[in-house]
Amino acid sequence: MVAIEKITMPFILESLASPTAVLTLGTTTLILLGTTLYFINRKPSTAPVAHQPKKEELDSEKYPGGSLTIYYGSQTGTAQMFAEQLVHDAALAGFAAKAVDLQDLIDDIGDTDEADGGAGSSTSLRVLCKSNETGGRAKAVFLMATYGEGEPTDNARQFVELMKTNAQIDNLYKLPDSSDPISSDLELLDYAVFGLGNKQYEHYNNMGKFVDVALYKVGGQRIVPIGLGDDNDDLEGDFENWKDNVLWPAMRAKYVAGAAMKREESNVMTLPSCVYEVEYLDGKESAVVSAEAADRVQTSHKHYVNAVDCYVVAKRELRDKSDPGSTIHMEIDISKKMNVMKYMTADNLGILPKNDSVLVEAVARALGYNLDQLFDLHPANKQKIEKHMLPFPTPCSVRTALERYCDLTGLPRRSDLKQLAHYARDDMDRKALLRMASKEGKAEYKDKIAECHVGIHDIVTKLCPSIACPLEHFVMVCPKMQPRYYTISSSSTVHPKTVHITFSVTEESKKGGGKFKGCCSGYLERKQISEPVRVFVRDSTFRLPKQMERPVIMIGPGTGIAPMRAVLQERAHWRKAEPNKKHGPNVLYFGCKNRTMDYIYRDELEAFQNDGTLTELHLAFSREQAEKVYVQHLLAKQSAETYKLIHDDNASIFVCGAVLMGAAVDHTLQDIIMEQGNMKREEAKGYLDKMALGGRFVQELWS
Ligand SMILES: Cc1cc2nc3c(=O)[nH]c(=O)nc-3n(C[C@H](O)[C@H](O)[C@H](O)COP(=O)(O)O)c2cc1C
Repeated sequence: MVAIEKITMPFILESLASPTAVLTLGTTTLILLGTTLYFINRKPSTAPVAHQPKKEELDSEKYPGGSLTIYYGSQTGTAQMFAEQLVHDAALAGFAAKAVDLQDLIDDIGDTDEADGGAGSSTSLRVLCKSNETGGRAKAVFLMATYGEGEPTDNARQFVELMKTNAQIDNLYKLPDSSDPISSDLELLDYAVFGLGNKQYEHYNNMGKFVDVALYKVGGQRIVPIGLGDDNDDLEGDFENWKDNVLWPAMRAKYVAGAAMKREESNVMTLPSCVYEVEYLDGKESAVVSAEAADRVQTSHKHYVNAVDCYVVAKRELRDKSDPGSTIHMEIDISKKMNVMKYMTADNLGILPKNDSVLVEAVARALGYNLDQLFDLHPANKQKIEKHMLPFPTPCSVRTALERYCDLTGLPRRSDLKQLAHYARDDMDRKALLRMASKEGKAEYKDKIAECHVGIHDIVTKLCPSIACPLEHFVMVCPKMQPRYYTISSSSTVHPKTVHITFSVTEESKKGGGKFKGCCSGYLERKQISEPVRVFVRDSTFRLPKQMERPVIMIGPGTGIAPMRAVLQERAHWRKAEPNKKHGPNVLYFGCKNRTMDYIYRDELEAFQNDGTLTELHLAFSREQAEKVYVQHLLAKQSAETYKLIHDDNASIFVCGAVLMGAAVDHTLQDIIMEQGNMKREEAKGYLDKMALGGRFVQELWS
């Protein structure tokens, strides 16, 4: 191992130029927004701010409200970022708070169970009632994002299972009408829930609602009614309203009322306190992350250490030259990483994109960082380093941190602008950032930041060049790079050593001129054959019926065809491998603009038709006639046939594509079930819910 000597590299604010910067958003160039097949949200996150002192350390003058735990179920970092905001607000409101990843809670429960010699699940849950105050009730806030179709985020999955069992709720989509408590397991827990969701999805904020009801059923006491945020509108505004007007007033009234509080003066001109310290090191960056460094990384960012480099072995454009858009087929060799890259047909491939080196260099220049400098990150104030504390693995070079771990191109949220304002030395810059971060500045934020696809790199390099931010502050404030998930478009049986993906390159015209490309699709588009991409496999909800005679109905327009291609490869393989068995029909609904421009994988679909695998192919070419024709219209025409396949032959239905398409298909399926099964709409919905619970109706949708 290279001997590492500590050197100092003070951050010199004065050495940076301080031009007066007016926000000239129209001139911004090359802005990238992370866009993927599934998770198009870029989401920030900072560190787990451990403001919760140990029992004996709790300063009751500073924290008259006692301790508070903020649990978060987050996929792309928003709930985590909100948790960190609450930790910060909590200190001002008189609470010693800490943010906890729900997966870490489960790990704690596991440790407690072991110590107790394997306690049952209701005993396990009582970990939630652990309070820092002797004999006190525990206080917790749950920030729950909803994913998939009303499902938990990956890090909340086990917690939700535990709550389901304890609260005796089997159907996540239909919460019990009566929410009377059924046990007193959590009688020492006071809680509040905020759900993060999107109204475009059918099961709006399902996880927030579920956790709110489930905690109550096992004896928890609600502090305030649940708050719900809509990412399709103004999620941050919804959260701000809830925390400022509902949560904190109630928390103060209940736990702090009357207590004198020691307040620390805050001054916007001084740098905010930072949860990290940077130690600059001599030596070269190691290509391998040590087990110790990996252990220090937050659970929500474990993919930074688990992802592996695999090489591109094939890449081709799927659309015709006459189409201005681009959909790319890419094959990635996983044969050298089979121990960690095993996949099942239609699983997801997680991809960790890198920022373009031009942007990385521009940011380093603007902030005065040396890209080749090696550094280590520590918690501030000589706090003892515990596992899962840091946002990414270090030691690493500044280049690696900016390239791989900081999301320089994603859309900053209003709260990010507020944080960045602390570092602007120019009054106009600071005021502009604070204005757009405020509730009143929402319209300006939308106009000048969101619709212009401005990323943090634009802010520090062009719009507010007076921003001067020490490295440890920048890594704290900058949103972290999130993986993008693509549904694998190959069958693991047919292609065990390669993973295929199918992605559209997101390119949009920006308001005020110029173009922006999606961060990940742009990154993949730049990749050439033989170059590595950093990837990992994640389970998906698509699972083929084990019984080969069962029919499969697939609805996947555009890039939604990806999992259907994998399913067809798999079903074709088994038809050949076991010709004497009965093989069920495969029905595909595909849609695009027209047959010449973007009818992707046409040759393959025709081959599947010719060999008998694809028994029905319904094509919706939306622009080939005066009236638009979409997949749901074709499905409606097959009402009797579809019902027969579902009802009599136990067909599975797979839907993949945009949320709006998914909603229209869902509605059409309800119509079919009502018409053919002589049911009312509620009954038809229940019929589909039952199919979904049994894994026979699977939707993977994105907005
Ligand atoms: C693929 C996908 C599926 C989603 N499914 C739902 C859903 O079923 N219901 C809902 O209310 N919101 C849904 N959402 C919206 C997210 O819950 C919302 O954007 C949230 O802010 C994400 O928080 P996070 O960044 O902490 O993961 C979905 C978002 C994506 C990208």
